Amino acid sequence: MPLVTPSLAVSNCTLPHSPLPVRDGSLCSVPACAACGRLLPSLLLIGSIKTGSTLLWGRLVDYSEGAIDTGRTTDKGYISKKEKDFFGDPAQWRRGRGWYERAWPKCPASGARTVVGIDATPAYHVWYDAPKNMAAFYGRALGQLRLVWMLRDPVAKYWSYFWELKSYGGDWDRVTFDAFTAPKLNRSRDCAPHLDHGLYHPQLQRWLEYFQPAQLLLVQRPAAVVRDVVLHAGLRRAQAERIAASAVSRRVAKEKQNSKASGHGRMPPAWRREVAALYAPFLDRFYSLVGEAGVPVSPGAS
Ligand SMILES: Nc1ncnc2c1ncn2[C@@H]1O[C@H](COP(=O)(O)OS(=O)(=O)O)[C@@H](OP(=O)(O)O)[C@H]1O
Repeated sequence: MPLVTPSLAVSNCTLPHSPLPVRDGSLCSVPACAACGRLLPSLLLIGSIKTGSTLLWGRLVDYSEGAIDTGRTTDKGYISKKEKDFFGDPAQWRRGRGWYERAWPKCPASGARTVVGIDATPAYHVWYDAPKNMAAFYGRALGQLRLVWMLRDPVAKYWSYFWELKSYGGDWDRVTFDAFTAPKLNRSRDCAPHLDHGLYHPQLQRWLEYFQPAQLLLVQRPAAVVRDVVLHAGLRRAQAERIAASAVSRRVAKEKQNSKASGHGRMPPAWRREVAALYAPFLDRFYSLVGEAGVPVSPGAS
């Protein structure tokens, strides 16, 4: 997976020495969650669509020895095992607190080992209200959350997203990349759906209105970051090392890579130049903000 722009890589990486303390117990031990008796998710994978989030999620869940819990599937079907959408999608949010709480298992008995719930909805970072809704939902427990945001070169991500949409078939069969992209570039000063997903800078600004930088972890390359994500989630170092070793030692099944762009070549160069030019200043601002705020990045630029 291409890195976000190597020349802009952040130099003040704070990992693997996470500044956050290891958490004993689970969110169940905080009053808000003890009251509902559910192991609410404290690990939220908030981004980003078409960056390898399925692979990362699979590795965390498959190799965590049960320490990472996905909660139940909802009426959205199997995908909801990974993506609950609750904090971002207004239709899900309207279903209310009780509906979301019931998607999570009962709190483990006290003294049990640490179990962390994960909601891996890679569109969360795009939804303007998602951080506000998390703040409203978790209240004083908000500081216990750990956010993970998977990054990818936004040009490649946009191309990948186009092929994801094409894979739906139906009307998408007739949509060409030119017809898909030209109107979006014309509208890019307003809001151009899909294209605006790669404008990471305003999104990060919004999340930092509600979360401390150290609660976030920006990650690149799903295979390489399992250990840092598990540490960030609050599991102990020995357990994190074991999970990571087990995850990287397995071959990844093709379907777990979740590629839809494979076999479709690269974005035509003329479009690539235009789309890259759109993103370039936003990436500059994004990486400046990451550096200024001290948001941890894994793996760092060493
Ligand atoms: N290890 C590794 N290295 C490089 N690239 C990888 C890796 N794992 C997944 N991918 C690519 O990530 C794309 C799928 O991302 P997601 O799983 O996040 O998609 S989704 O938003 O959940 O639909 C998809 O991108 P495209 O191939 O461009 O479609 C995958 O190929």
